[in-house]
Amino acid sequence: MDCSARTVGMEQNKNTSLCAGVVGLGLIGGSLGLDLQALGWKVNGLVHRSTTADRARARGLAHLVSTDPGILADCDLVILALPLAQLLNPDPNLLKALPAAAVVTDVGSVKMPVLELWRDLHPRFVASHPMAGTAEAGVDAGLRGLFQQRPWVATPDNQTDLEALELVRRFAVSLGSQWFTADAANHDQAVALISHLPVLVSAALLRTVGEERDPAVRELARVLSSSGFADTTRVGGGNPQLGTSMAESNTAAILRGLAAYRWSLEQLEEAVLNGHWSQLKAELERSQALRPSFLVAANNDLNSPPATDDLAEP
Ligand SMILES: NC(=O)c1ccc[n+]([C@@H]2O[C@H](COP(=O)([O-])OP(=O)(O)OC[C@H]3O[C@@H](n4cnc5c(N)ncnc54)[C@H](O)[C@@H]3O)[C@@H](O)[C@H]2O)c1
Ligand SMILES: O=C(O)C(=O)C[C@]1(C(=O)O)C=C[C@@H](O)C=C1
Repeated sequence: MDCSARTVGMEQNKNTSLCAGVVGLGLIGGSLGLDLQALGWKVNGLVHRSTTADRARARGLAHLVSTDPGILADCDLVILALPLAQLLNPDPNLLKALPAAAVVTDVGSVKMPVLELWRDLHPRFVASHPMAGTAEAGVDAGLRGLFQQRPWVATPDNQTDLEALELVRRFAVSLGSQWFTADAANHDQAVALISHLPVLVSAALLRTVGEERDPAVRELARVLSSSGFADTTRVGGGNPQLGTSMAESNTAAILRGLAAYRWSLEQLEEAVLNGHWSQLKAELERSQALRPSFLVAANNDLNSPPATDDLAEP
């Protein structure tokens, strides 16, 4: 499919005429590559190692995979699916290769530092963040349908090109995501609570069990651990690079969340310590009532088909 003869923007009639450049073909980039191809996009994948390129080709993550940033030349939309460190310190060759007319978006887990840097690096940059993932990372991690029924949030500012924002919205909705926009600073505070803090809490729980001093108890805990432990530790067992980069890029918000969390844990500890069972029960009733209101997206029916025709709207 030739990508060179198209125009860019909302006048597109069919998503089959669009070309997406995906920079980084790990969990998020690889998943995007698979879904976008299924939706009829031409997908060009940029990777930084030839071994990754071989594996990405073997997995069919993009039509074209290359280590040459020139591969982005004809793209209408470029999605930066890079680790936060690379996103915040972009390769000059990547910057040179981004077409000025293309819409450029990212998927980084933290938005303030990304927006502050990228709003002056590309005129059609839209900061965005899909709230979807697994514990895996790398070129073998990408999978179909990852974004279905998951939130996808953009954090525009007064410099954001509204036509570019609309294209990213239609792109996210076509993947089956639920679209939100938010102020970048609010986004970072919110995801510190529901995404970044859980990684640290879950890691602390794993560490507590892993460091149980009595080997017999530790071994019994290991063999008896079931769905409850799996549910509460999944994100603590995820990609260490991701967890570290979240903490590095969103330090103040995470520290704020940790302080509040420590206080909550102390309240529960005090109730247990003092045998205040009715107080503990009241606390647990409050958390039981709270949980469903925070799990709207997680409880969505993952079998619903994505809204594939959204980009086909005139
Ligand atoms: N994992 C999640 O749950 C999740 C969810 C939403 C958003 N994100 C965000 O998505 C981004 C990517 O995370 P991921 O989980 O896909 O990580 P990942 O490690 O699976 O993928 C990143 C890929 O980028 C490649 N890469 C690194 N430097 C590169 C370069 N200079 N050029 C080309 N490729 C390069 C790596 O080799 C890797 O394959 C991060 O910014 C992260 O914050 C992650
Ligand atoms: O489902 C997971 O494994 C995730 O960790 C996904 C998750 C999340 O916390 O919900 C993790 C990081 C992101 O930036 C967005 C989504």
